[in-house]
Amino acid sequence: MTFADQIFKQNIQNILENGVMSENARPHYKDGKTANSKYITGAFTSYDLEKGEFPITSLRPIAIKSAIKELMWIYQDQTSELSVLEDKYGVKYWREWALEDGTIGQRYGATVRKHNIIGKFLDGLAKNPWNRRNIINLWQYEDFEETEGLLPCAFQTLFDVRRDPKTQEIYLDATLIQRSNDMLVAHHINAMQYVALQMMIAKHFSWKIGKFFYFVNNLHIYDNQFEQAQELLKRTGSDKEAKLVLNVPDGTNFFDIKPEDFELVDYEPVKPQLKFDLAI
Ligand SMILES: Nc1nc(=O)c2c([nH]1)NC[C@@H]1CN(c3ccc(C(=O)N[C@@H](CCC(=O)O)C(=O)O)cc3)CN21
Ligand SMILES: O=c1ccn([C@H]2C[C@H](O)[C@@H](COP(=O)(O)O)O2)c(=O)[nH]1
Repeated sequence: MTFADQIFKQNIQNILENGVMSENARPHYKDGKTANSKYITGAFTSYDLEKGEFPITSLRPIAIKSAIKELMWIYQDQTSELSVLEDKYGVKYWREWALEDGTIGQRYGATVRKHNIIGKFLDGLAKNPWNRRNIINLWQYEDFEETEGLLPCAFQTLFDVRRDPKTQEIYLDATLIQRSNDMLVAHHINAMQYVALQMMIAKHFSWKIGKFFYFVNNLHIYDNQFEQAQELLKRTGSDKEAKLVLNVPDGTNFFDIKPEDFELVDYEPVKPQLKFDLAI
């Protein structure tokens, strides 16, 4: 089993044994019933990407390509128009959260564009990579007041560089902070899409990727997912550590990187796929 599989199983076990139930939860299932969940708070894992520890489980197939396309939609296209996600990238999994205007509101990509977050962020790193202020923050109250829409879950990313004293190479480390996570569905989707972002920024500046730190404040399993959780605990993951590779030369501009440039190597997930009735 991989490092990520062990962490995943520990988190499942911990939530099932020590988690508490939500009360008066916001989401509901398709049949209208309230979607409560069992959760723990303050879950943290450190992945050493350089050592091949990627945050992807092999206990079931995870839609990593879709996750990377969703990331491009947010940080390159900088829009919250669903038509772009669906027609340009073929990713359909945001449909349930669309507003009447065909967007997911003044959120995610629309927030990135409105505040020129990527422009300012890349400028900051270019001027002085050691500035300790390299933050992408999608939690903008002013935007939330503009429209309806789900509030961003993976909402903040922090980056730091460090030079390896032996090789003199510069490494880029990243921290993803997430307020809420539907663990069985989106834990590895969220983690791997932000690893992809880290890789894109590292390539833009010709740096190496270092460590990825992942903090989730409310890590949950919905009350209609307990069977899937038990099934995941029974499975034995792959012996191979899957790796994400970005096949572009050092110095490739952030905006020129495409989803096809990413390759997932040695990914041999256990089947069959599990089905989820999502909390909306
Ligand atoms: N309850 C809930 N969980 C989420 O993970 C979630 C939300 N809501 N709301 C907004 C977005 C939408 N996201 C989603 C929604 C659906 C899938 C999903 O259906 N995943 C399938 C495979 C999808 C595919 O193959 O393209 C899976 O098996 O994980 C994934 C992420 C993540 N977010
Ligand atoms: O990228 C995402 C987007 C959403 N989620 C999950 C986390 C929660 O289960 C719901 C959002 O509900 P809130 O009541 O707003 O917390 O969607 C995710 O895991 N990753």
